Amino acid sequence: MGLTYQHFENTEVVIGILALQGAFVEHQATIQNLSVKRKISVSLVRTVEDLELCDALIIPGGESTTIALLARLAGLLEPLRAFVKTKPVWGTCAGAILLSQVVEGTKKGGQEVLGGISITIARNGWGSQVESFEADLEVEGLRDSQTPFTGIFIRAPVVLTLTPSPADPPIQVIARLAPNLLPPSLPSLEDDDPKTIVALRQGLHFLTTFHPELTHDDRFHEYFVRECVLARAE
Ligand SMILES: NC(=O)CC[C@H](N)C(=O)O
Repeated sequence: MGLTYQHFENTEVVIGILALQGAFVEHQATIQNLSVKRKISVSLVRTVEDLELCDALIIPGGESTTIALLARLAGLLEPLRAFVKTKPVWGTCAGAILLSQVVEGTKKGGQEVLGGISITIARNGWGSQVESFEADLEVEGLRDSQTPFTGIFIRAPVVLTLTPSPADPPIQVIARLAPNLLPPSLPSLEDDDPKTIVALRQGLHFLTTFHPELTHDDRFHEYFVRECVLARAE
């Protein structure tokens, strides 16, 4: 994409957290306490001016329809779409829905998206009986990757299909749910079913269908900052 991040060299890297609704405070606390090799600061984003100060953005979990509606009311929807074209964004749960290109199971009236990642995702994709569960995830590339990460899935979305066009950056799967760890009430899945994908990267962006900010484990935050933000600043 021809981006240069030279301006990072002598300055703080500002990680924005969209703070319209949902679990933004938890993300803020985790980022603030990260120990990484560059100075980073965290900024809550509620206005276009807030967004303009950010080098990267986290969109939290919450309610994707509400977040999109509040973003529209704040005049942030188009600026967010422009941001996604040039800067790293991580969407968690509802944020993952907003980052996707196509959403199924939307509320009446549809769902506005930012469209940074070429997938089709289903809202509340694990169905209504089991709305929340936890599962251990083995994730290559995380610090201390031998230790499983506790994935907290709260009315989580499910990846249905990967739809990159030849011109799009490739999609890299970062974590899958082991089908044998799914609650027995959920339908059984083959190991390679896209529904088992719970963390992925494409180009600048990162998506997790679960909530790393609700654990006391900062490894996904560190991963995003290290791999998606700072790696591009060097
Ligand atoms: N925990 C979450 O972020 C849930 C997402 C929610 N089901 C939505 O559609 O937006």
